[in-house]
Amino acid sequence: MPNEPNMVNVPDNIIEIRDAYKSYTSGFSSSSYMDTAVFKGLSMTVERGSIYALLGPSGCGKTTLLKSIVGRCRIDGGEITLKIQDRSNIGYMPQDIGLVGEINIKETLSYYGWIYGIRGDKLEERKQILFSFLEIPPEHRRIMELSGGQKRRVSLCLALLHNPELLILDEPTVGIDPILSHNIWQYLLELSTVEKKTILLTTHYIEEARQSNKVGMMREGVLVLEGEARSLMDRYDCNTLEDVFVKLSYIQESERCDNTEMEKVLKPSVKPKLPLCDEKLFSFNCFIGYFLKNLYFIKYGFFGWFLMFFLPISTCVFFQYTIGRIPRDLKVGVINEELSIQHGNCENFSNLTCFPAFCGYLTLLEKQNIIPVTYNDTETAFENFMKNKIQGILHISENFTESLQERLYKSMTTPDSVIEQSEVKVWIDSTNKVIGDFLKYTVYHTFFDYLENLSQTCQWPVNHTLLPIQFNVPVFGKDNPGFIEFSVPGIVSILDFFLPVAYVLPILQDKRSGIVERSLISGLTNLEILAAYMAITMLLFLVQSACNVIILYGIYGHIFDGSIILGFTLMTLMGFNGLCFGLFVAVLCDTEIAATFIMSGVLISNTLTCGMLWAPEGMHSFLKRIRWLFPLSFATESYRAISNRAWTISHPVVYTGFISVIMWTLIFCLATFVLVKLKRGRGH
Ligand SMILES: Nc1ncnc2c1ncn2[C@@H]1O[C@H](COP(=O)(O)OP(=O)(O)OP(=O)(O)O)[C@@H](O)[C@H]1O
Repeated sequence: MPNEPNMVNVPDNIIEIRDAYKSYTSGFSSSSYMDTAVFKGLSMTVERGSIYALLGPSGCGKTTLLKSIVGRCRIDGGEITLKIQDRSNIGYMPQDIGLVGEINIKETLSYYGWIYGIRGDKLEERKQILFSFLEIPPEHRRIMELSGGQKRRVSLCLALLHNPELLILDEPTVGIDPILSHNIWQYLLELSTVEKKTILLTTHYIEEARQSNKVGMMREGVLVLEGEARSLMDRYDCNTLEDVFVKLSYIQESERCDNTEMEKVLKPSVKPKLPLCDEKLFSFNCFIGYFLKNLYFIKYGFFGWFLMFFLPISTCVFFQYTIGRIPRDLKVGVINEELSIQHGNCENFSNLTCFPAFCGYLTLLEKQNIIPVTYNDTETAFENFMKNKIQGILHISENFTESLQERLYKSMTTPDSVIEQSEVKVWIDSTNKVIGDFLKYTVYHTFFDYLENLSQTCQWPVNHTLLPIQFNVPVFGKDNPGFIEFSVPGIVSILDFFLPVAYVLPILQDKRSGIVERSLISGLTNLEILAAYMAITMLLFLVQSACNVIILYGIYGHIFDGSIILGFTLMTLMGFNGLCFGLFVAVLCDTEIAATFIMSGVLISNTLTCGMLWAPEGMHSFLKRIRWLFPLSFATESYRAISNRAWTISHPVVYTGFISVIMWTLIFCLATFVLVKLKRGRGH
């Protein structure tokens, strides 16, 4: 039967790599591709039920190869075939540990238990087996407190936890003492021979690779040799594998000189698929696992508690005691020529006296937190003004009362000289806008109050000198509100949006320390990870928002006249919007510093444009036209309309805010989704 295949000799290869090309630099159409390529036509096979040891100098691409096999790196050309049903059949131990330092061993195992679907007695049983032979420290110890070798053992324990069909171990014996290393090898041999598990590992300890069934030697982007350790040593007439490796390196070096031109011709053509397609979209167990991992992190982390309580509380308290408060204890120099020349000082007179008229006015100013400082001459007053000892000067001419009286009685016929004598001359420092305006407003309005008092006490004809304007009770809000009432909606929306954004930093920490990557390789999907982050962040957000509401509305009694449900819905939407923005930043950035810059930029621009510091009506017309580009601008207006004016959702100002928040949430979600898709398999 010449045409019948010999079934006995067909090897059952669990991993097959054919002609793989990979470079971390983008684009592979130029000849320079070969200079940067990590794999240059690499081929390799791993048989089911065997141990394959991958050797090679540092930086030759061993880790990249393992990541390509598990689908975290997309190769540029060639093909990787993995005869594995799904990720749950792979146990992966990364080189850089990828464990959460803050949580303990027990919690780490419980987290992976959720991912692999091992809990309760089954988990305890696996723990007992693995803990004893891997000599794992007591499970209450936190990962960050373990030595390098202990961390690697915990990491190996996780890869073995679910007893997978294929084990991919990146340097499993680094930093482990020889006896334990020997035990690990014995265990791996037992797994491959008795349980028919397949093990692909990398190691720098070339001699320990002799225990494997097959050794692959990688150098300069290709496998220079593949075979059984003993036969390789025989073929190259060497006593150790190390000698084989050195000999081969020399051979390859000399051949490379002849082949440089050929290398330039080799180019990958078709972009290959990832070896494992993730069919699962969402598993509740995996979601719970990642959610619990985040909860454990917060439980231990001071950062979590700080974020949850201190940040919103301190912001609201600082806000309350800084924004819009009336300046206090401002000193104003008073040169009262009328008194100093004829009658001494105001202490000799009662508060409201018809002569000298000015003394009662000073008493009213004192009630407005302005402290009058008497000077005998203008020069000394100005000298002190220059030295910033006083913030303004009031000057009264020598026959002020008489002139004022004449002006009030004669009105239209008062000569200019008398009008001038009856005026209070004021100098202020307008470089400080807040203090300058406050002094102007207070000096002016207090004087009118004072004239009204005089009209009653001295029967002076004051009324016709007052301005012919009458302000009625405000339609919305209270009479004479503080600036803070205007700002409260702004601080609420800024806090609601940015507190969830701050959770970007732990996400990036997870990403940078390989925790996200390890979780993805272990079987989590991006959606489960994002959903777990969303859940934990929204939980934090609700606690934080409750703190804000209690402080601003409960303790400090700011205005909230509208629908509580509408206000709460808008606040929650703003929080969710912030969360989606945070996720977008976390996916976009690889480092905390880049994320911090983006977050700071968005925080500053939104604080300036949301209408917390100044009325948006005063903005430059161009900025007004592009206000919708700032996620908080319409939302803040809407929140102000709900809280201060009790407008309902049918009002355009209110529903525009809702539309803007929802639109931005969708934009951030879409952008995050696209970024995740683009970055998939790039190995970053
Ligand atoms: N994310 C990345 N972006 C750009 N270059 C990378 C990235 N990861 C690895 N490289 C480069 O790819 C090459 C192969 O790296 P890799 O980590 O696969 O080597 P290795 O053989 O595992 O090294 P070691 O034995 O030291 O762990 C190195 O030159 C490395 O600088």
